[in-house]
Amino acid sequence: QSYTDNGIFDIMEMLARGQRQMNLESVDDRVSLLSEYDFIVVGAGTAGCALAARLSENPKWKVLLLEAGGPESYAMDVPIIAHFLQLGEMNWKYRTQPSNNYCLAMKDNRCNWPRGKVMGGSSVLNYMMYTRANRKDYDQWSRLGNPGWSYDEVLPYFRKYEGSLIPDADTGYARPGRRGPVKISYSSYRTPSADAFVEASQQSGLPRGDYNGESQLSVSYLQTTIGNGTRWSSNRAYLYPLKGKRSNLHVKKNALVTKVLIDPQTKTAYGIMVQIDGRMKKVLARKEVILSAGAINTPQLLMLSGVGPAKHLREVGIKPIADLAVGFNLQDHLAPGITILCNSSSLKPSLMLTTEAVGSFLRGQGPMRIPGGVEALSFYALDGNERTKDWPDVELISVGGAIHLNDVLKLTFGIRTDIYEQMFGEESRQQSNAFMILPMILRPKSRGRIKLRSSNPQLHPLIYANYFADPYDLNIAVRGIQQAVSLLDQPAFQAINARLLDKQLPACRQHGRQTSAYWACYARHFTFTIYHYSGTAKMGPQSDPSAVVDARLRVHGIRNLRVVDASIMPYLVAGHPNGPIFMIAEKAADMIKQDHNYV
Ligand SMILES: Cc1cc2nc3c(=O)[nH]c(=O)nc-3n(C[C@H](O)[C@H](O)[C@H](O)COP(=O)(O)OP(=O)(O)OC[C@H]3O[C@@H](n4cnc5c(N)ncnc54)[C@H](O)[C@@H]3O)c2cc1C
Repeated sequence: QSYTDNGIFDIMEMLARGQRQMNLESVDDRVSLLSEYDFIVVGAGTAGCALAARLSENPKWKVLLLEAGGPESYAMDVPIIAHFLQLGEMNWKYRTQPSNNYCLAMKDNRCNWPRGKVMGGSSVLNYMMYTRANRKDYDQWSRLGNPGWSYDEVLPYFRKYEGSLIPDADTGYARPGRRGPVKISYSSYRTPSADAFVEASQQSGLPRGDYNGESQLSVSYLQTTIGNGTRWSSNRAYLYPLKGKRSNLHVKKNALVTKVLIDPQTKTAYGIMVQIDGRMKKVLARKEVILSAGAINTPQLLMLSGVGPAKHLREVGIKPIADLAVGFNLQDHLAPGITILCNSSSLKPSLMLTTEAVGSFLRGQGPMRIPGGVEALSFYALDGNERTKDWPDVELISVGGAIHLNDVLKLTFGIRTDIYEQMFGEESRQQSNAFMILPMILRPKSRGRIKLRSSNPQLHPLIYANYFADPYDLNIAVRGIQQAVSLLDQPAFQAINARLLDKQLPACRQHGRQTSAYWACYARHFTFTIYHYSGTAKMGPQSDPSAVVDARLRVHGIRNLRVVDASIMPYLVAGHPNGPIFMIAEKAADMIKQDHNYV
């Protein structure tokens, strides 16, 4: 296919592609809702789409997938646009409760916690970074009393969904799947800072390698859930191919589930209440209700349905049916990102979003193919002892642009105007070339909590992030920053004149330049979430008072109710969770098929 150099034609072609994508979405209006299904899956996110697709492989089962948000569009699938999506209706727009310990540079001391509210869920809002995380993460889950979840046992489920196009991937035991529905590839475009990052990391002694392979401790260009330059959401991967082919799968968008119906005597889930077009409907489930509403909404729905900490439920006027630790064990990855000025070209909206850039995007090139500007990753075990030496605690994320180059980032992170001006105002006016390194803490020890604000399902729950409650987290965050800063001495970074942005946060100035105390103060201010909320319906045996679901993801003490999403992670994995959540959904689908004798 060839395109002219005329930007108008490129834009017309882009719109036409968008229309073709829209046509791939399943169309609601053709479906008239039945009164009863075999399975009802709540939430069409990373897990929900995969699960609904797999369960409906049995033609005898009628499956209903309910999603609070609307359809995915082509604009959402242009990788560079990722940041902008957070400003739209496809984001639940959650915010953490105010704190005096973290998110201090953000408005009202509250961090924005975006979440996808759209077909594909957070796999449509995310930055498409693809990681499997570490073998030891899953071995730890298994050791906690969860049979079936060791790395060796979950590896086939990673391979089942992976459609990896990574040419130099590991070819040994940990090799990727090549034929699964989720495309994984390298970006076809890079900024010079990404090359310098990969080279400088190697110059400092880290090997180049496949961090999804045998050893995670390496540096690499980013593996992305992108295929043919397009975001590969769970919706695209699992549901687009089924359009018109699965009459036993009904998908309903703009459908907010408000409650799971549970018989208080028999403690059996038998259906849900859902709001569609302003009207409440009851839909029954013959076999199971499955919550895949994500780590914020799943605990909210459980609690609204009487499953949660009895004392808290009574406080908001809900009669408890099962007293379980729902909403506890909330975990997230944070990264106090630093800005580095350089003399090589950087990603700027004025260069990225032009008709020329649209043209090269259509031809399979150009900066619009970079997932939100993220370009490379490296993994370090800074605290490694004999047991943890190959289990990283810090990841450095290399981003080809910076906050001062993209106003949208100020909005999406919710940075206070005065702090933005002090730190970034001058560089923003000069549009100085820069990149960022985000040191992400991989195995945080702090735990937060989700609570109900009230028994009204329309209201956002209360989110207590509790970052840095455990001093280990602040300590490792500081060491992560120092690791990133130390790379600037390497020849590859010197060659692009990489230097730390020379601005000190006024509130931290008393600690002196680049001291550990300064960086700790900095981290408490720029507590950037990397959006990996998880753990709020923890998997564990009945004997564990903090467990909500068992190893087959069934809610303890309630029949016919499962949770399949990020909530079940007992410990957040040392990587980005979108891939691991696909794995959880694939494994859950097999377990459900086994439990209902369809193998
Ligand atoms: C901005 C951002 C960037 C990220 N970047 C990355 C990344 O680069 N790499 C990575 O691996 N991970 C990333 N993540 C995290 C990853 O995308 C999520 O962990 C993952 O998508 C969560 O999957 P899930 O199935 O648990 O929930 P979700 O995908 O969030 O799905 C939940 C779905 O349930 C729906 N829902 C909720 N409540 C109801 C209700 N009551 N009724 C009906 N429907 C409901 C929601 O609208 C949503 O569609 C990012 C996340 C965000 C938000």
